[in-house]
Amino acid sequence: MLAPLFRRPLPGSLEGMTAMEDALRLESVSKTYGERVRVTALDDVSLALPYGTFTAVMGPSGSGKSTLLNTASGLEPADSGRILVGGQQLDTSDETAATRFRRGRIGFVFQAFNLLPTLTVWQNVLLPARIAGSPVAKRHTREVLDRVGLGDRLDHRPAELSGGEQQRVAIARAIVTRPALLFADEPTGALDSARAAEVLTLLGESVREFGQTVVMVTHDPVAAAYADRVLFLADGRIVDELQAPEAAGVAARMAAFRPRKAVA
Ligand SMILES: Nc1ncnc2c1ncn2[C@@H]1O[C@H](COP(=O)(O)OP(=O)(O)OP(=O)(O)O)[C@@H](O)[C@H]1O
Repeated sequence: MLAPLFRRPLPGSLEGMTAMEDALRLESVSKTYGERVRVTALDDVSLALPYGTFTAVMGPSGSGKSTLLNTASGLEPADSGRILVGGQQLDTSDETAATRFRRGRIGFVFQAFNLLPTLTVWQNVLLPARIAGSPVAKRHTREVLDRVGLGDRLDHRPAELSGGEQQRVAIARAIVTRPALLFADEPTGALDSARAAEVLTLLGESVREFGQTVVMVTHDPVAAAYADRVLFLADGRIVDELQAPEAAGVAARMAAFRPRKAVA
C-alpha cells in the first residue's frame, strides 16, 4: 500500500479508486548511478498522482529531481520498482515499445530545449504531432503560440530566438498535443517573472481545463505555488510535501533543507 500522504482527494473524490485512476504511480522506485562511485539518486520512491493534478518537485541540487522525472517518464530505466502510467506498467526493456508508449501520452519540457535548429517555431511545435501521425488543429496551435507570446515569431528558427523564447517554444510543443502527463524540468528557468507567470498560468489551465497531469521540477517557490502540491526530495527520497502551497511556505520549507553552516 502507498502512504495516503501521496494521494490528494480531488473534487468528486478519487478516494477508494484503484491505480487505474492515477495518471502516474511509482512503487518503490530506486535508481543508482556510477560504477566507481555509486550515487543513489532515487531511494525507494513511491507516489501516486491522480489525473488532473499539478505537482511541483523541489529539493536541493543533487537530490534526485531530474532523475525522478527521467525515470518516471521512462527516459531512463529504474533499477527496481514499478512505474505505472494511466494504470499501465512502463517497460523500458524495449526502447521502441517504450517510445511508442510515451508518444501521445507523455509530454516533456526539458532544461535543454531540444529544438531542431533547421525548423521554424511553427514546425518545431508541430513536429511531435506529425511524428505521431495525429494532426493538431492549426487554430489550436496558433492559440497556444499566442498564449506563450510567440504569435509573431512563427517563422523564426531557434538561433533567432532568445533563451526565454526558445523555452516557450518547448512549452508550446509539449502542451499542444495535450498529453495526459506532462513532465517539465525547470520550465520557467530562463524566463523573466512576467513570462514565467504566463507560462505557469497556462500549465495550470491545461490541468484544470483539459485534465492534464503536470509534474514540474523547480527551484522557485513562486513557481511551485502554482501547483496543487509540492513534493520535497532530499537524498533521493520524498521527505515532505505541502498541499495548496504558498510561496512563503515553500521557501520556508526549502530553507530547512539547506546545509547548515559549520559552527566555529
Ligand atoms: N548520469 C549520471 N551519472 C552519475 N551520477 C549521476 C548521473 N545523473 C545524476 N547523477 C547523480 O545523481 C544525483 C541526483 O541527480 P539529479 O540530476 O537527479 O539531481 P537534481 O535534484 O535534479 O539536481 P539539480 O537541482 O542540480 O539539477 C546527483 O548526486 C548526481 O550527481
